[in-house]
Amino acid sequence: MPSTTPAVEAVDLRKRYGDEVALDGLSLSIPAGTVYGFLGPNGAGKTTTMRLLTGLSTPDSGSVRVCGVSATDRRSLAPRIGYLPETPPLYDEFSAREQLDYVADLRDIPTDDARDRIETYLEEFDLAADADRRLGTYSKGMRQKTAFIQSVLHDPDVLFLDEPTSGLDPRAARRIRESVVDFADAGATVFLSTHILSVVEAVADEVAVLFDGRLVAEGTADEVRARAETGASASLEDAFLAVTGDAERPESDATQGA
Ligand SMILES: Nc1ncnc2c1ncn2[C@@H]1O[C@H](COP(=O)(O)OP(=O)(O)OP(=O)(O)O)[C@@H](O)[C@H]1O
Repeated sequence: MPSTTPAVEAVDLRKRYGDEVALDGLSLSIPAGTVYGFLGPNGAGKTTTMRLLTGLSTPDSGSVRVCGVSATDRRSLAPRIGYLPETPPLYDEFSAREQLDYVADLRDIPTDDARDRIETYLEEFDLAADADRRLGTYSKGMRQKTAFIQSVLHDPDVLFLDEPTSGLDPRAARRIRESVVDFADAGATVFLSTHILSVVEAVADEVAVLFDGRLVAEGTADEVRARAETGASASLEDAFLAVTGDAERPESDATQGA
């Protein structure tokens, strides 16, 4: 991929659900290798955006290209992207190892590579000892870690993460943050939607704030803080509240170091 091709390019995306305008002319251009922190209050349109960018849903108007591939071309898009949705698709009857084997098979990862990657990730995320237990018996955090692994197993160029540290203990949350940085260092792009502002401050190269289906701020965390007229010394939380009209406070976990 030429370095000038944006990893994600969305032009004037609009999406309604009945009378509800979820996205109202959203345009984004994200360079490859960027960790892009995507913020916004509840109902701002973050999940809708991720579903459009991953081709799971179609816009009423506007266009999406990921690594130069149109999001309407799901077959070409699928190998290039990984998506960890808010409610990850896991089979309760499978063990974590079976789930990951299944996904590796769907993704056509060669068997030996798949085995190596699965075992490495299970170790990294402290799941190896429980990897043969049914997912139905897993805690929320264990499920979240399994789902994260399944979203990255095929080494995607662009990784879309919806609240990836939700329900994780500090060690696991740190592991995910480190993985995000590792992916970006290796040239991948990470689109990270979260309410946990400290995660964004720790890992994001660029920050965007969505409010009522529109971007109300975009830039580095410092730029967003400066533009929010809260001053560069203010916290990202202050800037978030300023650019979203103080309409809604972030979740209570927004200031925690998860
Ligand atoms: N399937 C749907 N049917 C009807 N309305 C929907 C649907 N999905 C989203 N919406 C509406 O679109 C708007 C944006 O929702 P979306 O889930 O994208 O927000 P979000 O920023 O991800 O919110 P949260 O932070 O609470 O997860 C909301 O007003 C929501 O009620």
